[in-house]
Amino acid sequence: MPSLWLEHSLYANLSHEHKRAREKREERREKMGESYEPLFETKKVKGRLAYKLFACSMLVGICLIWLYRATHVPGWGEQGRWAWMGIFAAELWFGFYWIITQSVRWSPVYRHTHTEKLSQRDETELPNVDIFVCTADPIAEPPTLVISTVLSAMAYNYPPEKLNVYLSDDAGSVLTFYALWEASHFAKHWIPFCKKYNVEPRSPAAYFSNLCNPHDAEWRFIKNLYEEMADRIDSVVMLGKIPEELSANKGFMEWSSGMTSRNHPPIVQILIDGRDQGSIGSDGNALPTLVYMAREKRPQHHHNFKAGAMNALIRASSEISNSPVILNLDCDMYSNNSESIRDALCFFLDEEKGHDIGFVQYPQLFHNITKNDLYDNSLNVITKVDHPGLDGWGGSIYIGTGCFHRREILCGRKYSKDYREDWKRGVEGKTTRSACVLEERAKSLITCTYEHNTQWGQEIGLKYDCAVEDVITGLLIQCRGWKSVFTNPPRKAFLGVAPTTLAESLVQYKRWSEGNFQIFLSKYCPFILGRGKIKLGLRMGYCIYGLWAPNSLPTIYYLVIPSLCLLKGISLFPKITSPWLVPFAYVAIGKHVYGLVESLQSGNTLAGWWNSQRMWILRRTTSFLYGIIATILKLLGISKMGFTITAKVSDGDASKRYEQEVMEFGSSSSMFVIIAAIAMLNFFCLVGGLRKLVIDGGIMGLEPLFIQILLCGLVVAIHLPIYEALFMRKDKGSLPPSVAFLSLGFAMLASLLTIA
Ligand SMILES: O=c1ccn([C@@H]2O[C@H](COP(=O)(O)OP(=O)(O)O[C@H]3O[C@H](CO)[C@@H](O)[C@H](O)[C@H]3O)[C@@H](O)[C@H]2O)c(=O)[nH]1
Ligand SMILES: [Mn+2]
Repeated sequence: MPSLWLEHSLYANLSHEHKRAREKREERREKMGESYEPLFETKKVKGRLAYKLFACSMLVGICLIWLYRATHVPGWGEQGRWAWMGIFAAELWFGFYWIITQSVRWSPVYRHTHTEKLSQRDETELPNVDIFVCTADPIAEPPTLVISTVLSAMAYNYPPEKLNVYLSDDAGSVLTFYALWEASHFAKHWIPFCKKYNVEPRSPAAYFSNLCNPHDAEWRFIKNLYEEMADRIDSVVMLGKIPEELSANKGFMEWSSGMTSRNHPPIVQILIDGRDQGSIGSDGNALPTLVYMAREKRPQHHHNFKAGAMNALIRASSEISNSPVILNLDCDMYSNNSESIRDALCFFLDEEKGHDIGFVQYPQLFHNITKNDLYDNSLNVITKVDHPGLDGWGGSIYIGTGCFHRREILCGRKYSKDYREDWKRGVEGKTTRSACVLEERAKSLITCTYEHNTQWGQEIGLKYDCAVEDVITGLLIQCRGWKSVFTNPPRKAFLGVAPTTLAESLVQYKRWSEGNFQIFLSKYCPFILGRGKIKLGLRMGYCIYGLWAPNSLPTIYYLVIPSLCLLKGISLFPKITSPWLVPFAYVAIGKHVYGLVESLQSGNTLAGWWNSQRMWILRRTTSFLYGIIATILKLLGISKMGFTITAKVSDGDASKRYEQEVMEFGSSSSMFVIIAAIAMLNFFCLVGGLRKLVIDGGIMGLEPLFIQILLCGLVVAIHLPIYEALFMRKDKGSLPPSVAFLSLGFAMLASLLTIA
């Protein structure tokens, strides 16, 4: 093949040239005493002094509120003494929590990379990279979605011989394997196509859904190939079995009857062996290695969910490619920017500041967020405020996807000043073992019993027994002395699927709040574990999430008690004419106006901000409450940890409502009963309060209750979509009569007991 030879020698020439250029650069640098060229920059956010002054004034306001509460307690025998104590406790908590949240607003930083400087370097110096994609359920996570993520990862603008992509399938499903097998063929056309035309994004599903105008013949050819493949995969998934003629093929033979997702032997299949001269793309260039892995599952062995899958991947890959850099992706998080690997390497490869960076975290962003983000799933504020804030304290948290790790740190290595990574590990001298031998050896590392009596899941790999295995693992890495950075380049690096129903979103937040609260209560509590190891600001930053769950109790109190007191005529706030109102007004307005500005700056719309306020109430009253209960039950040993996978598909009608931003209920979950009961209760109290207004005559008669009427009115306003779903909507996504009945019952009971 002359063209291949030509290209090869061209490449050799080029790399030779690169090497010479670098040598020259170094010579010049030495001669002129030039300093090194940084690969990344860190910029502090401006205007912090103004913010700090504002925060101090808020703190004064909070202290004044506390002072008011402490000095105005109703005496023994007076009405409302207990309600007062409770609201004092809630306000103490909110004030304390507000202080915790200041950590991320104190000294945020932004990172900027110089990929152009990295590309001036010799390509052969770039390290090998392993990419791990995790999937667990071919129904909740459709195989076509999974392989689009895999294909986007294979098509990175990075030397293919240095790239290895692994798919871990926790369902051990032949359907997913079939999809990957199809993808391994399609990759031969897709990767050359992407590189030739500089395609973005490189997930075929995303790319072809974005463009509808007709293109040239090659474009149509690839699009057809893709669509035919996707159709084949979808119909195989629908049928639930692969075509008969394939079952004798290598790979497919691993599956036998009687195998289930919870009961099967280990499977490792190298679908593309990058070392193989024969596995090349349609343009004659090499392809990245592609591996399918399903760790052994047996009913009697606990599998530790995603953390277990990741640890199996670490070991299996160590046998096959053992790259020093690992990128970890959830199956829905496709690469939206083909430069991300080079971008992340700018941090690790920086000669002066890179040696202590353990991992590089990109934000978790989504491609299916609607305009006003009804469920507040975009994580915009977390991306724009929290992460840069944590980064400013030397440690972005690890959020499970879109994260580049050094392999060594995942294997428990402690930071030491003298340690230098061998980035060229495995670049030359790849293993000479055959693919079959590698597969067998890798299988032996992912059996159920392999980890018995080892430190895996404790000191080595991702940590087990935590619903947020990512956060706790990142914390442990930082406590071993490593720093981490957060980066969010203008072209988004990864895009995934956000939950599209209220229930999904609430369940996801339940898992998150539960996991983070569990960390807070355990010996891994950032304040205990992190003492002397990570900065105070970072320890506080972790607690923002660690204390999500306990926020539920004071919030529920605040939503219920002042309203009931309104009904009974007990005042819990200062009169509007009292000077004590000033701190309340200042803190409430200051917090929300600042929150609004932050939200708008982070990319939300005004309606999006309003929706996010509602979602914080709904989460606190349900997800976080369930999070507390689950954590306590686990502490008592009554229940075990679970992991409810977030669905990445939704059915036709429901997805239409999602597009139209109509809240989706549809089931009679107990979470919905709580939400509806709080909404109804406040409605009754507001009506009762307003009735008093009419009967008692005029605003003045109600002056002591004014704040409570306002609060109750706001609660009703934010719950408007709930009343709609209870009484007005007739579609399938509305609240079922059983929920309406129960919530009305609870709300009425509470109101009657109060009046009585
Ligand atoms: O037993 C399991 C369960 C899940 N997963 C995978 O884990 C990923 C995340 O699961 P998902 O249901 O999408 O959860 P999210 O709430 O969206 O995930 C966030 O939060 C999790 C911790 O709660 C982290 O593990 C994730 O990386 C992070 O994106 C998916 O790719 C799953 O396939 C497995 O591999 N094995
Ligand atoms: Mn997810």
